[in-house]
Amino acid sequence: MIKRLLIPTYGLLSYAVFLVSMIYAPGFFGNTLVSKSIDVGAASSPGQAFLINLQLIGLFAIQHSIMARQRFKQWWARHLPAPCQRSTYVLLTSLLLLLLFWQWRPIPVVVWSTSGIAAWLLVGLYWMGWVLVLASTHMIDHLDLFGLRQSFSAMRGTEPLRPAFRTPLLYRLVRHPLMLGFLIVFWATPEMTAGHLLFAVVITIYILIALQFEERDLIAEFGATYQQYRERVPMLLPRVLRRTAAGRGGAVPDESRATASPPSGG
Ligand SMILES: C[S@@+](CC[C@H](N)C(=O)[O-])C[C@H]1O[C@@H](n2cnc3c(N)ncnc32)[C@H](O)[C@@H]1O
Repeated sequence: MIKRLLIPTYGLLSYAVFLVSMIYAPGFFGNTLVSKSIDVGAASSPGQAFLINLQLIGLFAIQHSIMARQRFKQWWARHLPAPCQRSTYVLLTSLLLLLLFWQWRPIPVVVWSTSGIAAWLLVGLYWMGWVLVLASTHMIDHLDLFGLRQSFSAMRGTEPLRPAFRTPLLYRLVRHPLMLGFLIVFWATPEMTAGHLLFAVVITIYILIALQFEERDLIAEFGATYQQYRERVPMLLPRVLRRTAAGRGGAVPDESRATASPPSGG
C-alpha cells in the first residue's frame, strides 16, 4: 500500500521538477522573461566560460545518453522498481538542465544580429519551435515519456502497456519532430552570440549522434515496421522543404539513407 502511494508521489514530484525546467527553458534560450538567460550571467573570461559551458553540456549529454540505452535500463531494472525508472530519468535530466541554466556563462561576442522584420520572423520561428516540441510529446505519449503513466499503473497495481510504434500527424512529415523543434529553438535567434552558438553547435552534434542510437533501439524494438518507416519518412527535414532547397539548386542528401547504418557500440 505504501509503495502504491510512494511511487506516484515520486512520479508527480519528478514531473513537477521537469515542468519547472521546461517553463524556464523558453526564457533562457530566448533571452526573455527571465533574469538569468543564455546571454546573461556571471562574467568570466571567454576561455573559462567555454570550458565551464562545455562541462555543463557534457554532463547533460552523458547522463541523457547512458540512461537512455537498453543495456543501462536492463542493469538498473535490478536495482530500482520498474515504475520509478522513467521518473528518475526525467528527474535527473531536469536537474541537470536547471544546473546548466543556473551555471551557464555568457560569451557576449555577437556573431550575427538582425533587426526589423527578420528579427520578428526569427522570434516567431523560435516560438514555433517550442510549439513543435510540446505538440510532439503529446503525439507520441506525453504521460509515458515523462513517467506518469508508469507511476499511475503502479498505483492501480497494473502493468503499464508497452508504448506502441506510432506515426501521428507530425511523425508522418519527419521521424523526429520533437528534436526538430529543439533544433529550431536553439538556432532561431535574432542575435546570435558566441556563447549561444557554442551551445547550438555542440547540442546539434549531440542530437544527431543520439538519434542514430535511438533509431537503432527503435529498429531492435519494432523491426521491419521501423525500417520501412525510415525509408518512407525523412529524418528531420520535411520533404516539401527539401524539394524547395533542391529546386533552388541546393544538393540535399537523402537523410534516410545517410542514417541507414547507426554507429556501433554504446
Ligand atoms: C524524447 S522522445 C523523442 C522522439 C523522437 N526522437 C522525436 O524527436 O520526435 C524519445 C522516445 O520516443 C520513442 N519514439 C520515437 N519515435 C517513436 C515512434 N514513431 N513511435 C513510438 N515511439 C517513438 C523512442 O523509443 C524514445 O523512447
